[in-house]
Formats: sequence, C-alpha cells, structure tokens
Amino acid sequence: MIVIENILGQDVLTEVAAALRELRWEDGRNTAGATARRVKRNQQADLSSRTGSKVREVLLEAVKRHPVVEAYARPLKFAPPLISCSGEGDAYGLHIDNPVMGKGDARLRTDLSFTLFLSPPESYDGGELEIETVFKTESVKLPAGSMVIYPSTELHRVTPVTSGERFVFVGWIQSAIKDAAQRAILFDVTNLKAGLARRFPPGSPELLTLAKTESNLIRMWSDI
Ligand SMILES: O=C(O)CCC(=O)C(=O)O
Ligand SMILES: [Fe+2]
Repeated sequence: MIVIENILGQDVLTEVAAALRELRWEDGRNTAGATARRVKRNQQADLSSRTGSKVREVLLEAVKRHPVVEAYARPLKFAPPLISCSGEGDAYGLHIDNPVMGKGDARLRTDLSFTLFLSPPESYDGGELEIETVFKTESVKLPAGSMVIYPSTELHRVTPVTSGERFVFVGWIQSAIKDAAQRAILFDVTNLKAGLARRFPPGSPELLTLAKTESNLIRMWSDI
C-alpha cells in the first residue's frame, strides 16, 4: 500500500468540485459485482456526459502521469475509474473487487485498486477506507487531492459516513508486473536508482549497472 500526496492542486480540486454538481448521480449498486452489491451503499456519477468524461479524463491523467504511480504500480492498463459520493448513512461493507473488469480489448486483471480523495477530510465524519492486511487493518482518510494505491487482493470497506459528503475517484490498474513481491523489488530498485543519480555523475558505471539490473528485471518479470 502506498499513499501519494498532492496529486491534484487546489485549482483542479475547485474545478472538479464545481463539475461534480452538474453530474447526474445513480445508485452505486449498478456497477458492483454480485457479492459487493449486497454491501454497497453510495451514489455514483454518470460519467457518460461531456462534463463527466472530461472530469474523468483530467483526474485519470493526473494519476497516470505521476512518477510514483508509475514506479509503484507499473501500469499496463487502467479500468475506467468511477466517481462516488457517500452521504450520511452510506457505507461500503467488506468486499473484494472483481478480479477481471471490462470487455474485449478493455478487459483487464485488477492487480491494484486506488482511491483519490476529492473532499477535505474535515467536511465529513466517518468514511475511512479500511484495508485488511494479514496482520492489521489499515485505515485511510486523506486530504483532498491525495491518493492511496493498495493491492486488489485485499478485503476492504468504507466505514459509514455519519455527516457530510465524501467524494472520491476510484480506479483499478493491471500492472505489467503481476507478482506483488516482484513489484516491490522493482520499486526499491527504481528508488535506489533515483537516489544514486543524485550522488554519482551521469553515465557512471554504478548507475549504468543499476539501470541494466532494473531493465533486465522488467524483462524477466513483465507480462509484455
Ligand atoms: O470509496 C473507496 O475508497 C473505495 C471504494 C471501493 O472499494 C470500490 O468501489 O470497490
Ligand atoms: Fe472495492
């Protein structure tokens, strides 16, 4: 799991907040799989309108171009993300996300899930995203514009919102590196490379060897 802060600036957040008021909202159960449907209570934006698809594009581009998203997730494909709103009394009980989403060429395996928070945490009570890992439950509630990426293999829930409104942008990633342990090793190597690039001159044998290692690990482990 990783938290990435300030994916969006205040200008984008203000624009998005205004656009969300123009969207049509529908029952979130429409897009849930059979088991998740029983526990999902929220509203979801209809993103098929012009404003809706523009908002989705702006937010998805911000996620895609973030270097830490690239290094941590190694995205191969993104499922079309959703925007959901949980008002007072809404919640999303413990569930697992669908392992495969989309149809035809858009079909993808969900390796990682993400939530990009769009509302300031002080504007609603409750609404924590809780992710159950082997040893403990991680509870996440982030400032507007920050996101969490977590393995889609974990059970997770959104605790009931008891006041205010929680808007989030939620999506799924198929990674080029299917195995989470291999992905973690690559993330270390990429971070090490960035750290050493500050200490060694460009083109030094140390940097070249590390670039070779990173490159060859990707060749060895990548789905493509
Ligand atoms: O709202 C969230 O933070 C997560 C939503 C979720 O788990 C889902 O849509 O599958
Ligand atoms: Fe989920």
